[in-house]
Amino acid sequence: MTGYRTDEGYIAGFGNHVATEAMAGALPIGRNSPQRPPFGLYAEQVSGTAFTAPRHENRRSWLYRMRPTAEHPAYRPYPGAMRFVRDSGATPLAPNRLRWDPIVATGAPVDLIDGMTTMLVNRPPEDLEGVALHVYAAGRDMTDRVFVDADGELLFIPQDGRLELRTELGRLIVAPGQIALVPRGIRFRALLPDGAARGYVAENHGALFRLPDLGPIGANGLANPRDFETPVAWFEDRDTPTQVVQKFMGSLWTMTLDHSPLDVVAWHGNLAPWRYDLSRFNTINTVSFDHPDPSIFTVLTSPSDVPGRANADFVIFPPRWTVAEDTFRPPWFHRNVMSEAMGLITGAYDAKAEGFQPGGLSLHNLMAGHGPDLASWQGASNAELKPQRIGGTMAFMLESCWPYHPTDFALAHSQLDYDAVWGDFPKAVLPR
Ligand SMILES: O=C(O)Cc1cc(O)ccc1O
Ligand SMILES: [Fe+2]
Repeated sequence: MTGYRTDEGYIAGFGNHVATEAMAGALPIGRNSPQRPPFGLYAEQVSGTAFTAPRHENRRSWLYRMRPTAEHPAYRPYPGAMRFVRDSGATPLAPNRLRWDPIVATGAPVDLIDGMTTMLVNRPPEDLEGVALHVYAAGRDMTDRVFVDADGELLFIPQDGRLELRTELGRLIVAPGQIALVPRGIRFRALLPDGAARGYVAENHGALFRLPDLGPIGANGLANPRDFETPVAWFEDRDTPTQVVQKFMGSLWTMTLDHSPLDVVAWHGNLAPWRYDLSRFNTINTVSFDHPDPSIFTVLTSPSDVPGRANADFVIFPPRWTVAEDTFRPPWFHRNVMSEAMGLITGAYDAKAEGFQPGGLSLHNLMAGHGPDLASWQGASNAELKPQRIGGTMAFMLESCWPYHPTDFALAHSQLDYDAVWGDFPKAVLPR
């Protein structure tokens, strides 16, 4: 249980239309684009869906800013962040299961941008489909620069150390065990309140993450909308050079402004950053028998054009009771048509006795045979089936209908013999 209520500085609810101003009177009343907005502010619309998207899916916000975003020089290639890259796509994708230890930071501390390492990608950003999974290891604040991702929304999954995300639409503090989302195209700086931070970022090129339908679960459960928190308007009035680094079509680009673009004094709309505490997830599971499909643990989904087949599902494996009778309780052996990337925020994962560490990563692409490792299988096959609390753990899965390509860096840094965790299973003994 976490103790916080909706903090001062945040507004409760998922995908709501909100109106917020950091200075009284900055928000035009009754219209979006008056002839002269208050205080000489510039009105700017940012859309997250096409203008003509159905109303229930339509997402956009109106920003009232000190200078228009349009006023900027040409972008040039950004020479840093060499591991924050699009897949070369050159190597044929082998059907191998892969796993990674936490990627260690080397050399002098870097900020979030230069501390990003792209591990898995599955569609080119220009397809407006697919997801990428990056890991970050940062030891410096972003002071005089901002980042903006034109390729997709960014879902931050901190694993160690908090992030303070100062965005155009407000400030968010996000700790391990919480997640935060920055919409496509929204500029932000990341500060490190704990001096260093590590974690994962899911970059979603496709349909915006939303809460899944609940079907027979009913009107409540899983991630409840009111537990999502959107920041109130906040701005900085800084006339000092600010470097903008933009990710666009898989590459990084940069230009420098003579001011901070985090100068949005007021905004309204339903395209906004948010944070969510994973301990608020209302976990649902069997109270009779069998291990249900992991879709019961879906926090967020990004649908594809095929009904029921996600471009990306963000799924967690939270602390929970396990009570199933006459059941092999951990994940079963399986081969999926969906592709599964997994990370571990804390603790241990019930299908892997060892080798899957917090900060690590695993990949089981479509049709890869996987499931419990030998030690987990032996343990769970012989366990006394009393109610058991699986505590102190938080793993996640970014499941996608598009197979993942590890980047060249990821391929060069995977664990050497992951296949061995499924070695030496005893053969079944048939009656004669
Ligand atoms: O492979 C995994 O560990 C993820 C997973 C968990 C589960 O409970 C059922 C299916 C599944 O793919
Ligand atoms: Fe799986």
